[in-house]
Amino acid sequence: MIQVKNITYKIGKKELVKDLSFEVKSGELLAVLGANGAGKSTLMKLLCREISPVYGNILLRGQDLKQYKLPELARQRAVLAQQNTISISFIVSELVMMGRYPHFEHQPGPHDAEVVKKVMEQTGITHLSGRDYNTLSGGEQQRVQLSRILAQIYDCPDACLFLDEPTNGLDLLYQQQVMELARRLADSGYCVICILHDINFASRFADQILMLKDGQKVALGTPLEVINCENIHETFSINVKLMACEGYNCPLVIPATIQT
Ligand SMILES: Nc1ncnc2c1ncn2[C@@H]1O[C@H](COP(=O)(O)OP(=O)(O)OP(=O)(O)O)[C@@H](O)[C@H]1O
Repeated sequence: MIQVKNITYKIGKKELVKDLSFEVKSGELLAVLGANGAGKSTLMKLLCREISPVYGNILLRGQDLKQYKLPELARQRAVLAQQNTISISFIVSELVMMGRYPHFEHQPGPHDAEVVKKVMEQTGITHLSGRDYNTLSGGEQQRVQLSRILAQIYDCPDACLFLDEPTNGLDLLYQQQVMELARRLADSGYCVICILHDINFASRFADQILMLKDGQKVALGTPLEVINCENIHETFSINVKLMACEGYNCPLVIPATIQT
């Protein structure tokens, strides 16, 4: 579905992403892990064509991302950005309807209204439908934005979903719900790429994990292949302990005390 081939992105002489290659198929969830400043959001911007690689290329369904017309791209991939501040006032249902903009010319039709209703049910925000977005809590706003992007790709069952820290600002219940939703979307055929800070969420929900440091790949593979003390130390500069837990395939990761 999406193939990343030897991409490098530079600003001046600084390489933010260096010679990175990976592939995510339809039905898979790739989690991207890395310390602050590792290049995760830069990678996300490259994947959604907000910026272009200096070297290498990105193929979506076998076609170079650069060749897509924007409306076509908007119907095949959706992006949940890290910052979702909106300066003007919007009613929640209007904001979710924005996800449908690539699908109608002037006025939304009954199908668009139905999609908006369905995705708001899926993300548990139906009760917020008539509220002003700017009066919502950070976690509520995050779920509204998630609904908007689900509405965008609702009709394309194998679309790509790029999620930049989707659990940011959510309480434990909603973090779990968002990750379960991301997993279900992958299981139903979407190609999901998700930046996460929580290693345990990554190992529990992802098919593959990409670990980044200074824009370069530290490890890429299944959670069982890459979640180990060495890779985590290399990626996050912290010692951890791994603990087996009943019902989990992968060991839980527990940070060791940092001596000061
Ligand atoms: N426009 C820019 N000009 C210069 N440096 C930049 C620019 N954008 C990003 N960087 C730098 O590139 C590096 C990677 O940034 P990026 O936002 O991709 O990291 P990240 O892994 O998403 O970090 P975080 O976990 O903190 O969100 C950082 O050192 C950042 O300061």
